[in-house]
Amino acid sequence: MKDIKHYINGQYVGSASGKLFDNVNPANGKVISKVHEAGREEVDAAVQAARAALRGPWGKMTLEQRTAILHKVADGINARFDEFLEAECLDTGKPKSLASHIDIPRGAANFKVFADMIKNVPTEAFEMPTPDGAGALNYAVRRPKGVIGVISPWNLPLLLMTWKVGPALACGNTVVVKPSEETPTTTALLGEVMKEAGVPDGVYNVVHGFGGDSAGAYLTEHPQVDGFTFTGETGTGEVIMKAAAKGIRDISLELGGKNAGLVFADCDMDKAIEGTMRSAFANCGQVCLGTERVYVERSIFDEFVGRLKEAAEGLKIGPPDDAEANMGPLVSLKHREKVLSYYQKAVDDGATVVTGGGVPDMPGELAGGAWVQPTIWTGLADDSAVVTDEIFGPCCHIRPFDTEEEAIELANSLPYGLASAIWSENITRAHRVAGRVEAGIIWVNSWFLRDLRTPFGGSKQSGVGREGGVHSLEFYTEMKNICVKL
Ligand SMILES: NC(=O)C1=CN([C@@H]2O[C@H](COP(=O)(O)OP(=O)(O)OC[C@H]3O[C@@H](n4cnc5c(N)ncnc54)[C@H](O)[C@@H]3O)[C@@H](O)[C@H]2O)C=CC1
Ligand SMILES: O=C(O)/C=C/C=C(\O)C(=O)O
Repeated sequence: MKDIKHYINGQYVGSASGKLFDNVNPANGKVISKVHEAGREEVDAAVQAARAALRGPWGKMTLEQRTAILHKVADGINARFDEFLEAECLDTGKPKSLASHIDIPRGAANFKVFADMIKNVPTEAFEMPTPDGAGALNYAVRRPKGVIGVISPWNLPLLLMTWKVGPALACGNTVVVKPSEETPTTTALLGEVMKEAGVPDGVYNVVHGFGGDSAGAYLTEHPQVDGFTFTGETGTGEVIMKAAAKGIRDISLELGGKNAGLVFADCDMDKAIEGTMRSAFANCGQVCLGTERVYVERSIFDEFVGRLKEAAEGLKIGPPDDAEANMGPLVSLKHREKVLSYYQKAVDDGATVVTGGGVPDMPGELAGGAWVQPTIWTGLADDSAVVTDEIFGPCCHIRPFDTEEEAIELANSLPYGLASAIWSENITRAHRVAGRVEAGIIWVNSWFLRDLRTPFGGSKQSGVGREGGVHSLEFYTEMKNICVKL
């Protein structure tokens, strides 16, 4: 069986401890590979390699040379597209139809976009008067922040890891990545592409392992890492924030959400159903931007619930290679336990189960997978944990509202503020509501329409900072002002 090693200083290396853990295919529960678990020794070696690489050829390259290499990395991913696709789908169980349109192309695009951006975004310059009349000139330059610790999740493994590594490298940093223990393969494979593209040794390092008391914690506790970027649960974000406080290291956190969809009576119903379907069920509901709370204006409530039920029941659940399948399993049996506990809680709290609520019958070896039914509820109280907690499964609760004010209040009622989708053909209303919903990302009559130049991140407990476009450049560089007396 294949074993997945760390990638440190341009070499694949195993753990000194010899400790390995299983990488499991969530579609059938079978072990796909064995993964080396990093101890402090491997994490330290990766950080030292990354520090040394800052002073090596990488640190001396011109911007042109560095960005040309990152274009080669993107081309390298595309050249091995099928290999990345196969690996990502084995690790996550997601449909190939989904990963081939989103995960792998975005994995490549994240390098190209930020390589181009760093070349084209200007910095400030200010002329100022001085008492002697000669004046002074201020100009700002960007410098790499240093060694960046990247801690990435399992729901969009390649996409979210490269969303951080792409701009970090474009800005001249070096990285140590700790991918999720659930989905290590594409992050490991990227090491080969980095090598082939000419990325110098030590610039891209990968250590595998778990979070607390394992590779994740060893990385965030390491004093020679200059900043951390993380996507995952809000509770984990708090732990990372505390670790980063020692030594005053910078953080960028993209955390949990419990996103609201607001559907007004003046919406285009077809668009609202299609968009809400994707936002609730795409990637088996494992998207931080997904909609788990849907608020629908009372006059169209019954029609909306009926149509969403019909659409959800039309989803085809199946393994990655099933070309007809548009919903895969959850990432693991452990995660399924969490999701099913909310399915049970909904019933206990008196929900009407509009559709789903359980585990589908899967044939043959698929019976060992982490499958769940797409699920819709109505009738829960606003304070039910099903309505307030991030479930991260293919499910949503739908509740009626009577006024625009009430819809906004409901949307803003939780401590999260990541994303929201507003469905209305009244453009004045859409702008008005978008301005008042407390979330970092608002879609109007769409969902997950992504322009990588835009600010991306959450307000309230959904995150700290923004990435995307110039905001990524802000995080991954130190801005230095140079004041020249003339
Ligand atoms: N994209 C997102 O917003 C994601 C949200 N989640 C949410 O989090 C819930 C739990 O899933 P988990 O995989 O447990 O998420 P998590 O937040 O614990 O894991 C994400 C990453 O953080 C690492 N990590 C965990 N604890 C750490 C620590 N103390 N120090 C450093 N690194 C640490 C993990 O190894 C993984 O690489 C999900 O049910 C979902 O609600 C999970 C993954 C992605
Ligand atoms: O498009 C992106 O950059 C990110 C999409 C999804 C997430 O961030 C997530 O699910 O965590």
